[in-house]
Amino acid sequence: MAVYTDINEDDLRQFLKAYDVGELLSYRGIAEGVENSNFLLHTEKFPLILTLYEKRVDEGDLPFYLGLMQHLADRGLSCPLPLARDDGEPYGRLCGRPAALISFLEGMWLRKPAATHCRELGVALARMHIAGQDFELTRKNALALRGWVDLWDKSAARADEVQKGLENEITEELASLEDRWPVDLPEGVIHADLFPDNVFFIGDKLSGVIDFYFACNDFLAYDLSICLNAWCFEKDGAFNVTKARALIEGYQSVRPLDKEEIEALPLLCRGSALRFFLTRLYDWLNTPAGALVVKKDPLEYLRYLRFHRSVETASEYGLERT
Ligand SMILES: Nc1ncnc2c1ncn2[C@@H]1O[C@H](COP(=O)(O)OP(=O)(O)O)[C@@H](O)[C@H]1O
Ligand SMILES: N[C@@H](CCOP(=O)(O)O)C(=O)O
Repeated sequence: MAVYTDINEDDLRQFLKAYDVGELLSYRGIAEGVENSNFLLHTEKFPLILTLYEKRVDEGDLPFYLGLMQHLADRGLSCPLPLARDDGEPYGRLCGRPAALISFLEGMWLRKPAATHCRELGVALARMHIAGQDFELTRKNALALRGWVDLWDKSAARADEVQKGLENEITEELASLEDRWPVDLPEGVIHADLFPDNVFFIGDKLSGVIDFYFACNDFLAYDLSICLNAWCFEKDGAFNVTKARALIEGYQSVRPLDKEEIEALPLLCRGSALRFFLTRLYDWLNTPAGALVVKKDPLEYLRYLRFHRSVETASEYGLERT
C-alpha cells in the first residue's frame, strides 16, 4: 500500500475549499501504487483522486505532468484530468506536500493481460506518442543513462547482498549500454512507466491510462521497450512472443517504427529492464521497514535483462526481419 503521508479530515476539508467540488462525503487511502500517496475522495459533485507527491517527484515537474494529462485528454486520450483550483493554480499543498486533484477514471487494471490487451495497449501507446508531439513543455528523462549510473553508484556496494555476482554483472552491463546506447532515434513525450497497473480496461476495451509521473522526453521506441518488459513476460519468466507481436502490431497500426528503431529494440529492452531493476534494487535496499508499500522484486528485471542480452534481432520479439 502506498500511503506515505497520512492526512487528517480537517486539513483535507480546508484543502478542498480552494476547489469547486462541494462538501467532502468520504475519503480513503488507496492500497496500490509505489511512488506517491493516493486517496479516493467522494465529494458532493464527483469522485476524485487526491495525490500527495512524494520522494521522486520534483515539484518543478508538476506543471509538465499535469499539463501533459490535460493536453492528452484535450486530444481525445482517456487519462485523468487535473482539476484547477479556484485561483487557477493547478495544485495546492496538504500536509507539507504538493497535492493535486485529478478526475477518477473508471475501469480496472488487468492481473493477467492477454495478447488482445497487448494489441490495445500498442494502439494506445502510439496514439499517445502522436498526441504528445505538439505538447509545448519538455522534461528530460531523469532515469536515463546518467540516472542509472547515479542509482548504481548508490547501490553497487550492497548489490551482492541481494544476489552474489550482481555487482560485477551490472557494472559490466552499464558499461556496455553506455558504449552502445543509440543517439539518434525519433523522440517525443513518453509515459515511461506503462505497466499493467497503470492501464485500465472495461471488459476487453482499454478505458484509460494513469500515472504520468515518470513521463518525459526520450526515444519513442524506448517506451515500447518498457511495455515489452512489463507486459510480455509470463509469471514463470518466459517471454511470450505472441503478446509481444500483438503489442508491436498494435503500435505499428498507428505509428510504424522505422528501421533504426527496430534494430535498436533489443538494446532498448536491455536498457529499460536495467532501469526498473535499478529503481527496484534501490528501493529494496533503502525502503524503511514499516513503510506502507509492497517492495517490488529487482531480480524479476534481472531475469528480463538477461533474456534481452540473448536476443540478436527484433525478429525474436515477433517483428518481421528488416
Ligand atoms: N485517475 C484515477 N482514477 C482511478 N483510480 C486511480 C486514478 N489514479 C490513481 N488511481 C488508483 O490509485 C492507484 C495508484 O496510482 P498511481 O498513480 O499508480 O500511484 P503511484 O504514482 O504512487 O504509483 C492506482 O493503481 C489506481 O488504483
Ligand atoms: N512500475 C514500477 C514501479 C512504479 O510503480 P507505479 O505504481 O508508479 O507504476 C516497477 O514495477 O518497478
